[in-house]
This record gives sequence, structure tokens and C-alpha cells, in this order.
Amino acid sequence: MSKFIVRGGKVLTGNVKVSGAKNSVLPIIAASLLGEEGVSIIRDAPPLDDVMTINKVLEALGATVTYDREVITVDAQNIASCEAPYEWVRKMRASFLVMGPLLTRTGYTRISLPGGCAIGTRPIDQHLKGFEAMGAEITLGQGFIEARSNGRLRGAKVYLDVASVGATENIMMAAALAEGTTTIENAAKEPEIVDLANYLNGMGAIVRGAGTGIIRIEGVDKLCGVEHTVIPDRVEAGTFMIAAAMTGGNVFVEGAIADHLGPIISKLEEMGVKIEAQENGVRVTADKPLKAVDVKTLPYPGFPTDMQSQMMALLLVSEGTSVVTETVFENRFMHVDQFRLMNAEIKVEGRSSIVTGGAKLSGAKVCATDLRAGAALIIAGLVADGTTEVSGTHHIDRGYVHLAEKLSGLGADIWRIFEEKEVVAEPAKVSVSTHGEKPVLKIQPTMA
Ligand SMILES: CC(=O)N[C@H]1[C@@H](OP(=O)(O)OP(=O)(O)OC[C@H]2O[C@@H](n3ccc(=O)[nH]c3=O)[C@H](O)[C@@H]2O)O[C@H](CO)[C@@H](O)[C@@H]1O
Ligand SMILES: C=C(OP(=O)(O)O)C(=O)O
Repeated sequence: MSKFIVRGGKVLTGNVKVSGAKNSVLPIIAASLLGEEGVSIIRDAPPLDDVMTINKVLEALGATVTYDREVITVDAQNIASCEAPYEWVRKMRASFLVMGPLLTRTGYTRISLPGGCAIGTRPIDQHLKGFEAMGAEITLGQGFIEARSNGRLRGAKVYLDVASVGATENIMMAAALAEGTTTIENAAKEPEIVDLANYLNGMGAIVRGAGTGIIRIEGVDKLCGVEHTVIPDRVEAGTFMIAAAMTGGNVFVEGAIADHLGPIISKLEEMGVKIEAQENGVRVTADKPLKAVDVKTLPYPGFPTDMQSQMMALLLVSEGTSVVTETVFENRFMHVDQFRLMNAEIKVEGRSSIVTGGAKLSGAKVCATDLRAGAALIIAGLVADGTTEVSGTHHIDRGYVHLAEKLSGLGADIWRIFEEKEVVAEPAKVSVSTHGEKPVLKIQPTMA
């Protein structure tokens, strides 16, 4: 069993570097399946469990994948199977993103249903609606979805009922090799959509309008491998920004792109945090008590749901009462019970949480109920009295690279326990093939 141990009370200062974005690299790896010629080279690919999982999916499909020091190569010239196995899809919903590329390239795919997950039911109806509009026949049964097309998919107009990130990506990838033009209306506008469009265009696709609500894709006959660098992770950057603000610190978040962080920066500034956007990152300084603000999660450019729990941690120690409304996922307040174990006062009313600020948080044994909840509990631990132990670390490993090391580099008193041994896990020198185990963090002597 692994845990993060945090002793509160340290002010964060210094420089922390953001890794490549999980939510960009996953669809980009899936899109590599479209490369019928050449090899894709994907740089700044973070060593996350989710990255290892999607690489396994590609290998199960017959692609050759290597991973060495944050560079992935994918050779998908020969695809041996069109079936994404349950074994991997159940681990990570984003595995479902191989459906669009496989269907459009081969005319057939069979994928295990991704099912619901802790934060919500997360249906896939909008993905399927897009594929059907493009001429695919979809059948469901025995926990699998099968999609087949008679010849190439055909370009179509697809209106999304919700601006789904995954559906926009899946349809964009399918449309890249379809016959004719596809228009996605009410498309998601996230920076990761733009990153995927840039990657596809590098492969030879014709995608226009990514980052707006209307994306047009003109299908082409063939796509080839390309070299691409993944954008920095805005959720990881935002997590460090909040951690800095939380402790009254002064931190330079290197690599953070201020334009991708608009809603987080605006809310932090409203609270009294000083933010300076610089060429290669964002400096965060908090030198006075922070004011409570209300927050409502929305699709981009609204406040990201993936930052809701971290923001709630900050609001707990700010002055006044705030209302946090979650509109994207129906069950994304599981961290509230965990915060309560740390002495927080939060009342949940439907999709809103009323957060009483000025809490004197106390260290406790808590559990990461999902990826971002885990990060939020860790940053709450940074200001809590005594020691906080955060279990459920497998969630955190899906989306944060070397979180303990990065925070301790800023002065936090945090370390990780693996199998009852206290360790400081230094940044792993990752040099692994995805055929092996996931990167193992080096074990060093116990921290003082
Ligand atoms: C790998 C990745 O990029 N994950 C991100 C992606 O997830 P993901 O792509 O799964 O999220 P979506 O944007 O699809 O989901 C947004 C909302 O749309 C609903 N929906 C979605 C698809 C569909 O077919 N039908 C439907 O009703 C979902 O239940 C949810 O309520 O965007 C989420 C919302 O910003 C983020 O929290 C995730 O971190
Ligand atoms: C919900 C998240 O990711 P996923 O869609 O991969 O579950 C997240 O990154 O917070």
C-alpha cells in the first residue's frame, strides 16, 4: 500500500516545472493509430499510469510503441487487431478514444464499454451519435460496442448535445480519414482539442476551427506519422498555483501557459492572489489573507471541473463563505467527506457545496476518491495542523508526475510510503519499454 504523508506548515517557494498534459497526450497517442506510413514521435509525454495504459492498448492492437525519457514513438503502420480489450479499457476511460481512429482506418472496431466511474456515469452517446451520422452501424452487446462501416466513413454534420471533450476528439479523428467534410457543432473548445488538431494536421489532416465551437474536418486519403510536442498540463499547473496560494507562498510555475489558465487566474486574482504571466510560466504570490469567491465549473473556457476540488481546498482556508457549483459531472463532491475528516465545514445541497472559510484544518488519514480529489487532499495537508496521510494513490498516479518530489522541491514537507517504507522518490530516470512495468521511483533514505 502506498500513501502520501504531508506535514503541514511550510510556505512554498521556488520554481516547479509542469509536465506534458495528460489530457492531450492520451488522444494524441490514440490518433497515432491513423498513421499508415512512418512513425510518430511524441515529446513531453508524461510518465503517468494513464500513458502506460493507453500504450498497452495500442500494443494490443498491433502497434509498436516505445517510451524513453518522455518521448513516445508509435509505429502503427501495421494494425493486427481492431479490438480494444476490457483489461485496459476498464482501467481508463480515455482508452475509448481509439474507437474513432480504428473505425475510420479499418472500417471495423470492437471496444469494451468504458462504463461509469466514480465522478459520474459518463455516457458515450455523443461519440456514437457522431459515428452513426458518418455512416457507421453500431451494435452493443456483452459489454462491448461494435462499429462497422460499409467502405469509408462519410463526412457529416454532427451537433453535440453537450460540448464533450472526448466526443469532439473521437469524431475529429474519425473524420480525418472520412470521405468529404465533417462539421462538429457545439464542439468542445479545450486547449487539448487544439493540440490534437495540430497533431492531426501535422499528420496530413485538414482540421479547421479547433478551439471554437465549430470544427470542420476535410477528410483525406492517408495520414502519416509526425513529430509533436505535447502542451503543458494546465490542470497540474493550476494545482501548483493553488498550492502556492494556499501556503501564502511565492512560486514560479514553469511552462504554465497563462492563456490556458484564464478562469483559474481570474478566480485567484479575485481572491487576492497576485499572478504575473511571464514568457515561460506564471508566478504566483500570496502575501495577504484571501477572500472567498463563488465558483461554477463549466466546459472551457469556464472554470474546469478538474480544478474544482483543489479550489475547494483553497476556499476552506479563505475568509468568508463560498458556493462551489459542479455542473459537469454529477458526482464530483466525494472529496467533501474527506475534507470533513480534516475538520472542514462544508454543506452539500444538490450540485452546490457551501464552503465555510477560515477553517483550521487538522491532519487526518484520508483517501483520494479520484485523481483530483487526491491532489486537493494533499494541498489541504500542506496547511493542516499535524500530519495528513493520503491513501488511494493509484488515482493520483494517473495524472500527476512525481507530485511529492515537485512539492518537496518547493519546500513542502511531503514524502511517500511504499510498502511500509518511508521513501523520498526522486524524479525517476525513466527509460522503459511499455512492455515492461511502469516506471519505478527510486528509493532514498527516509526524510527527517
Ligand atoms: C482524458 C480527458 O481528456 N479527460 C477529460 C475529459 O473527459 P471526457 O472527455 O470524458 O469528458 P466529456 O467532456 O466528454 O464530459 C463532459 C460531460 O458530458 C457528458 N457526456 C459526455 C460524452 C457523451 O457522449 N455524453 C455525455 O453526456 C459527461 O457525462 C459529462 O457530464 O473532459 C472532462 C471535462 O472537462 C475532464 O474532466 C476530463 O479530465
Ligand atoms: C477526470 C479526469 O480524467 P479522466 O477523464 O481521464 O478520468 C481528470 O483528469 O481529472
